[in-house]
Amino acid sequence: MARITFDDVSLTLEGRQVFGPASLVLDDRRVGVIGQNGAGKSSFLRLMAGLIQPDSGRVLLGNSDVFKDRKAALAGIGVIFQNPDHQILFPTVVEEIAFGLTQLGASKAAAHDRALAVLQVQDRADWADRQCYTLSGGQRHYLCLMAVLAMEPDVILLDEPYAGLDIPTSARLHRQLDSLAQSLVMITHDPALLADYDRVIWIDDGLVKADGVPSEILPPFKAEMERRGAC
Ligand SMILES: Nc1ncnc2c1ncn2[C@@H]1O[C@H](COP(=O)(O)OP(=O)(O)OP(=O)(O)O)[C@@H](O)[C@H]1O
Repeated sequence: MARITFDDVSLTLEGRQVFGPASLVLDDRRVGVIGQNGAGKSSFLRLMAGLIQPDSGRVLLGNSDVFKDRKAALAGIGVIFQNPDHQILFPTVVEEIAFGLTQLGASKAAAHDRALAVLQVQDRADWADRQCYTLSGGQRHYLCLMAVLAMEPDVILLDEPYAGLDIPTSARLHRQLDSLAQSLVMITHDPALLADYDRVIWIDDGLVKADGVPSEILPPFKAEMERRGAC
């Protein structure tokens, strides 16, 4: 199982500490991240993916610093953002999937072939030459998932992957994610999705407020959210 270490990590944005200081080790197969809007969950995920530099401390995937060693981070960690439109860069589906593979060092031809193979396995071979903008929001989400799966990372980070998806699409995506061998770290506002996770981390005001198994963390979280909602 992949191991991500936060070693006394802090992040300040525009003069405000939005995350940390926090030290923790993530080596569980299914980790949920919960917290209110603005609590720092996305910042936590971005730090984990090496997309932003902490002001202090470091984040390691195995022994590699994810911010400094981008190659190791790209190979080991896949990210699916809340809004697929922030992620999709290329006109066609096959190009979008192939891009990540070229980033990992594959030749253009090999990446193209591998992207076609992934589409085939996912029963979406007919999407290869489709223009990404002609896909629906749910289909674009699915494309992002396929692009990440093609890269075979050890860990997949998901920022509210079901936001904006209809019930059948989210159920399908949920089944897909559930069946993956990789470690997942998922931010969600829906605690029910985390009931059978191995671990839940509650982020509050940039700090780890609670960290444990779902049965320990979710009931007090729900009670606290209801209490804050009632104020
Ligand atoms: N680029 C930025 N510059 C300044 N402040 C930022 C920036 N990005 C985020 N923040 C602030 O950092 C804090 C944490 O934001 P973050 O997006 O990590 O929260 P979140 O828990 O993911 O929220 P949500 O549930 O609303 O997505 C917020 O107060 C936000 O305003």
